[in-house]
Amino acid sequence: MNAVHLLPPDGPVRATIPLASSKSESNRALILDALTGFQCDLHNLSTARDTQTMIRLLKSDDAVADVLDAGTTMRFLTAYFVVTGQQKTLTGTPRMCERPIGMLVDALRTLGADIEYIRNEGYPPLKINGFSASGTNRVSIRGDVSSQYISALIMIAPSLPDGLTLTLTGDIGSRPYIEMTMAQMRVFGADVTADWDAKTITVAPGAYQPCTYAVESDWSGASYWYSVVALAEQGSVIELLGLKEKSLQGDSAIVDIMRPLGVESSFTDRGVLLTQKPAETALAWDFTNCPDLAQTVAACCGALKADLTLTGIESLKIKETDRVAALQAELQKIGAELVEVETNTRYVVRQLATAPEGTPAIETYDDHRMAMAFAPVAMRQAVVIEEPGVVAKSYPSFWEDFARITAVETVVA
Ligand SMILES: O=C(O)C1=C[C@@H](OP(=O)(O)O)[C@@H](O)[C@H](O)C1
Ligand SMILES: C=C(OP(=O)(O)O)C(=O)O
Repeated sequence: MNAVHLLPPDGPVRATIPLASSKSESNRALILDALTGFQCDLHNLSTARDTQTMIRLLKSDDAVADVLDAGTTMRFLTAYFVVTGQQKTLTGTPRMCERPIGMLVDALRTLGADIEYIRNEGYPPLKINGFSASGTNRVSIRGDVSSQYISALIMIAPSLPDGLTLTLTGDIGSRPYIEMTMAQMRVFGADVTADWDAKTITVAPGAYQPCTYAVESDWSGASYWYSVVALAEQGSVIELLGLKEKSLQGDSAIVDIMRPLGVESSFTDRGVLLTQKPAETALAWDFTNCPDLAQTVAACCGALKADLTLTGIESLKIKETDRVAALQAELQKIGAELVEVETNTRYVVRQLATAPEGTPAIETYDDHRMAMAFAPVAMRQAVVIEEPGVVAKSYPSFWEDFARITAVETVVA
């Protein structure tokens, strides 16, 4: 087993953190560039494994595309290989093969794709045999399972003979990710509009235009530094580079979420400066629009001894791991618990009557966000994070950045 042992810093922390760039923005830019015939000038692409995997698979002639554990790579490439008429088998890690893809496959079949499942109906691995436009440009899909299906469909839609009218049914989760897709499509010349009341997205047919695109730093990765500032000794200041106040990324909501937890954000032309103010002792947040922030905030409140009510976390069960179960197990180790107070809709993080003794060893379940969400606990107590290499999925330089604020000792057992 590999682990890192993190020790509380000696006093207030002061550091400038370069951050990784956004894998979500990068993976969209890469698909859009591919649809122009690779004619764009993309800057600041992420070093995240999910993005490096996308780059590798877009260039590859192999019949099998292994996306590893990258959800966007799996969903976006499925749609991309269909519309570009590439016969490919798409597969991934055992966990990826448990993450549903049936709704996207059904929508692509309606548009004319020939796709078969290799093992289990509705799940990877899958085989794309071909595409012949069905004659319909109207598709409907649930909006409350994964927005990645919707992003995948609308990104390929300008290449369909009659574009696409996509109707979303049920509630819409992760909507800022759909809006990010639409905004990036527009930069690449697409005509895409959403009527959110009618739950319809319309994409006109037409070619994407070559352009220059620069990816912003990753706001999901920034969230761990907000948690550091919430938990660190008074007088701490952290500068995060490459973030913008007006971001395409919905996880910039961390600015508002962390204000009551004592973190002030001031934007500069380099990024954002995080400073401290007194924190409140309770917070309620709906994570429907920013599911990737739930672990950051849950672990932060657990360590801060602030009560947290969470709603909108249904989708956490089908991500890199069942994140609800993972949080329930690991919060206990830092003296807190995650309790389901209304079935599948409302959860609370609160303190246990007695905290366990000793240094907690946090398991990470092949989930980068479990590692990064619990690392800031080190601002209050020593903590061990197991399998720290998981961070490579989205933020490969996370531990290097963390070493700017405190000691990170590697433990090999
Ligand atoms: O489109 C994207 O880049 C993403 C969308 C979200 O997934 P869901 O739409 O499945 O919630 C998010 O959790 C994921 O990390 C990245
Ligand atoms: C859920 C995530 O990624 P994906 O769905 O793209 O694997 C994530 O990065 O937290």
